[in-house]
Amino acid sequence: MADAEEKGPSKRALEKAKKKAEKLAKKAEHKSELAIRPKEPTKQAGPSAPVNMFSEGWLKGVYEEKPVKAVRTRFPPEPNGFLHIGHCKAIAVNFGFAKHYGGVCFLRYDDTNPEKEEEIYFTSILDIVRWLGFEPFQVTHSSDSFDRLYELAEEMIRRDKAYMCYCNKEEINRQRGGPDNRGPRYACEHRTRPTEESLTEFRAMRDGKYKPGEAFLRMKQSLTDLKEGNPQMWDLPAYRIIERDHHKTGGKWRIYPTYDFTHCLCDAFEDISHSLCTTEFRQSRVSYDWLLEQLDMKVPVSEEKGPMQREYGRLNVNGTILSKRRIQMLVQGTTVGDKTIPPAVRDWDDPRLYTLVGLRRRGIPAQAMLQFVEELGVTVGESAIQIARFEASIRKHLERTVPRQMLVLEPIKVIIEDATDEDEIEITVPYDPKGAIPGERKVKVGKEVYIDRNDFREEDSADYFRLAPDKAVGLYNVPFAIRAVSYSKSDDGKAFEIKAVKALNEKPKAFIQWVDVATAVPVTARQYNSLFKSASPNELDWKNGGWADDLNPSSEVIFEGAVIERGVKDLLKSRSLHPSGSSDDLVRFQALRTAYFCADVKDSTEDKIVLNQIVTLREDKSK
Ligand SMILES: Nc1ncnc2c1ncn2[C@@H]1O[C@H](COP(=O)(O)OP(=O)(O)OP(=O)(O)O)[C@@H](O)[C@H]1O
Ligand SMILES: NC(=O)CC[C@H](N)C(=O)O
Repeated sequence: MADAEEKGPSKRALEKAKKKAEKLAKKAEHKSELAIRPKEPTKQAGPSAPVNMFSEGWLKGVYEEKPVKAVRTRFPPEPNGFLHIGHCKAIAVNFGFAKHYGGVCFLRYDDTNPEKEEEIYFTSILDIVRWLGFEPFQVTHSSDSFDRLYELAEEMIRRDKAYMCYCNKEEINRQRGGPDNRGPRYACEHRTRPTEESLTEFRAMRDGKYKPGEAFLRMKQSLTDLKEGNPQMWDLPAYRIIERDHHKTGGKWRIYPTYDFTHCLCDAFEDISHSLCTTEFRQSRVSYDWLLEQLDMKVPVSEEKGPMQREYGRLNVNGTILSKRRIQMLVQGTTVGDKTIPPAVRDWDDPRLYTLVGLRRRGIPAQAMLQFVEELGVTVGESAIQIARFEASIRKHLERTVPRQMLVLEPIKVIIEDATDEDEIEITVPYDPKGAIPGERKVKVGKEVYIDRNDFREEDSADYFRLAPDKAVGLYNVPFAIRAVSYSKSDDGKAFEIKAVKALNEKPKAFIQWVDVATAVPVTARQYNSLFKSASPNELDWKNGGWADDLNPSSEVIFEGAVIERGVKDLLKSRSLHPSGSSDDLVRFQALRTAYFCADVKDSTEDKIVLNQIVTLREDKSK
């Protein structure tokens, strides 16, 4: 043992330790305050936007390549579905990068395909960006620039860099080297037509001369120049016919620009400096730069103006489904042949899904989501994360930020026969026994308490430490333990009521949670497990409905008759339950010995609180 420890710490050392402890406590208090209080979104980014991932590593390199004064980024989702956990990374990267370098980030709806876009997605996307604590500098739409894009398409034709083409899909595939793209590539006859003719035909296409698929505007890139070539340069479509009204421009257009024509130009219109996207767009970078060059809009990376596209690795989570089309099957059910598969979840925000609306509803804090992305870091490599890793990260955050409560999922009544009026006391219990989370609540100790059915056994054994006939167990924070003396059974053969006495001089081996019968608050608690039995649901048969056979029947376990200590009402009072779920002001707590829970914003009513399990208290290694 070290000298100092043997003698005990000196006065100076004690003083120093005290100061350090005070400082740490203050810091912890401040942090947890921030975590449980509703956040005031600031103009550009949230209070805990990741920091290290910008000042170190790959993103630092991206900035150093183009170290402009006015950093401008954009988050450009297609409004054709709800965002998922992967998008959290894209939001954190784009908004966080701008914030870190003192710039601004746009939310740009990439709305160039009216067949798939719906109002509900627009609203939900902005709502989620704000939930994560970010405020867009401006909310824009690719469609805001439809007129300008059209003018530039005509300009491309005039410059002989685009042509009207009437080839069908099969023919285009043949021109690109056949099914495996290995055959010879060749240009079609339309490529060399006079520009005047293309211009007239483009206008005719705009004015409704053709039906969808009959004609399109094609960029004149480099179909045959290079031996291997980049498929992104094989004369990509710039405009196609979609006979649908657009949610912004109504019936004005029947032709719409493609992603490849739109994205780089909109980046340039918005003066985006760093256009950050995922690595599947790596090859598109060539066509991105090419198009800007054709229109004299390309600026060298070394200059202040002009967009620079760089690509980072996607975030994938194993063990769940992220594809929009597949989630849609889970939400709406599907029909395969004459077999009808009913929906597997209630909606897009079902807490079992990894959509961001689902994760929010389950109770995952926005800050924890951002911290998770920060922990993973940003590189060009894809991150394929196991759900267990995600949950461990969330658990770490909750451990430090949410109060404790006593919840009993399957209550069984215990009558403490020798308890007197003096034993009926009110005790003050801190929200966190370790003191990291400020606050306390009053807990009533009565003559009758509920304990969990799982904490009682009719047959005792030497390796069992909870309640059993003639065995004592401690009740958290109650000054005495209790010993069971008898129990009665209901018609179904299950223990119904336990009679117990105080075990005053016994030191119990275990402590359990409990709830006072007189003041118990009834709740419905929903426990969540994975949606599929298989650990790799993406590999299931999604074509023929085989996925339905792999659904886990216990993905949601509902405890209708659960009870919780009355203190939950104080927690609820201090926050309001927003039916829209648009706020991060949710009531979350750690139910001792049970799991982390959150009050459900949609299903809770004045009369009945519904709880969602956020995560378990520890990882279940058996899964
Ligand atoms: N898994 C992911 N990880 C990181 N970023 C992503 C991920 N999925 C999409 N993004 C990024 O989010 C932005 C907006 O994406 P958008 O919704 O248009 O993408 P998507 O590829 O259609 O998504 P989905 O996975 O639903 O098909 C893009 O910049 C895209 O690169
Ligand atoms: N460059 C990008 O970020 C791509 C955004 C585009 N909305 C897409 O995912 O298709």
